[in-house]
Amino acid sequence: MQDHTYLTLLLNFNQVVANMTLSTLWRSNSSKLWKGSVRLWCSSSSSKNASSLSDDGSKEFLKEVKPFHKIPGPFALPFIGTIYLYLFGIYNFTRLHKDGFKKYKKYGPIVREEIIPGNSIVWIFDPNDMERVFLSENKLPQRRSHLAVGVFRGERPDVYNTGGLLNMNGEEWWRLRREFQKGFSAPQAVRAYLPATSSMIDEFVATRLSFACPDFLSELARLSLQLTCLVAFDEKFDCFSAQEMKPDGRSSRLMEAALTANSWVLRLDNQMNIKNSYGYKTFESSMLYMESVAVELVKKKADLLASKSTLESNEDAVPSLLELYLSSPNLDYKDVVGMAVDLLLAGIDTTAYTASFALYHLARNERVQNLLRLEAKKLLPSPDVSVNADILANAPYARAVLKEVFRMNPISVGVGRVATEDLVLSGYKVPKGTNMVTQNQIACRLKENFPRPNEFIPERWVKGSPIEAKAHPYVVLPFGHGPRSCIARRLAEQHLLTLLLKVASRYQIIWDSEKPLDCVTLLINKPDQPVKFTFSRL
Ligand code: HEM
Repeated sequence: MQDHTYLTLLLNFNQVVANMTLSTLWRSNSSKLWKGSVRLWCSSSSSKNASSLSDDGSKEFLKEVKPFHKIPGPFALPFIGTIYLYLFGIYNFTRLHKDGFKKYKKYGPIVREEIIPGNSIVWIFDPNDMERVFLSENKLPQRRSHLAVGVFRGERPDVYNTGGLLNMNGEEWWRLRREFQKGFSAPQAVRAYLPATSSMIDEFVATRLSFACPDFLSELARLSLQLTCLVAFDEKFDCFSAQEMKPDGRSSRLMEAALTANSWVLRLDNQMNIKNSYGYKTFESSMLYMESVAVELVKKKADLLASKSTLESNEDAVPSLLELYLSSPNLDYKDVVGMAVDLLLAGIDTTAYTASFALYHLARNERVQNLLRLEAKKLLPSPDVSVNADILANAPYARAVLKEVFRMNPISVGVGRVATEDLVLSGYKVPKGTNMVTQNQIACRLKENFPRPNEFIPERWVKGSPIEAKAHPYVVLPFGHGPRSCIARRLAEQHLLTLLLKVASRYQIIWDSEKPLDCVTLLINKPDQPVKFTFSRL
């Protein structure tokens, strides 16, 4: 095998591992927190199998547990593991959901794979096992991800204190998370941003839908950037101005930088020497650009806050996240710069991809689109009505549509964790420290979990509907689970619901491609073709 081919394969392997989730490989480093080496999992009422090792050391019980090495999975060759299967096209690095289906069909609900020899990953397809994994989490879930961000920031101690929220673990992660989630998690805090969000989306709907656009994804990414910057930095970026839309405009460069950095960050995660690895320079220059914008915005806001007169004149205004963070006694300037970069890194493509899939499913399902329109028109009888908390609380169908989008097209294949203790999953022992990746995207498309799994049927999520889903509570997890789940979930859902209601109330959405839309997994699940719509004014 030629060197460069092997390098590509290794890079791709890293991508496979990394792509399985936003938070790919998790380090089990929690022995101090979990003293017991085994723990009994009998709390799950939905569990089908005996699922844990018993604290009382019952020999009878242990006998039923099959050893780790017996977990079925693709055959690993010496030195090259299962990478040959990717090389020969049995599996495909960018179609992880298809790989997952093949593995599930061939090996069953739990699969062990050594893509690199000696480095087992367990793919988990059974929602009961997913439940066991998440119930075993402690207060400080560990994540081995965004290592390149840690390396980059470690080199720049004058700018950053730490690797930041995406990268840090343990108490240092919690110090940041505890403060940063204040503006994100409380429902009333997030709702405060709704009037500004609604008017920005109004402007977008009024001005951008009539353009014939070769790929509407870039429009949605611009909108996401604009919404994130408004809420986070109190800045109206004016992302759709002629200046900003030029390739060297600030918005265009930020979108490009976030996409590039994200595409490299997880591939770099598994390199022995990240700093000297292929791709690090590209990653670094993207990070430097995002940092320069973040530093400028934080400095501007800090200067404004330092001026008393500005504070007085803004008394009634909703404080931006930046303002909240800069006023926190538990955070310092460098913590805030780090978070500003994290928000730029995570706040653009996630929402834009989800919005693309949502508009696609609506376009392809006229019945659903009409029902959503009925609800939207009732709630928003004229275009100038601003979406508020009451409107969102009374939009059950829009919520059902969004949940069904997340079932069918989550942005992450699943959620990665490292076992924090010995577990028993599907009857096999999974030792503490094992890398596991839940396969929610695949589980959500299995008829064992949902009738007519490949059909877009929001009624599954409508209370009292004849086909209301009796879904397992751990099967649809688009924002992850537990203390380390997405910090911006409420905000992202608010943006998406507002967009769907506004678009559906005024436009018919038409899908302009022969081909159905699927996903490729880069960092997250991106639409696999240009997203082409016609929006026809009603
Ligand atoms: C539809 C939109 C989004 C989806 C589906 C999504 C999904 C996720 C997922 C699956 C995780 C990992 C959770 C886990 O491992 O349990 C995550 C983490 C995170 N997300 Fe999101 N996300 C979205 C939007 C956003 C936005 C708009 C921002 C920022 C403005 C953001 C910021 C973050 C951050 C900072 C983390 C790391 C949290 C931590 O480690 O404490 N996300 N997201």
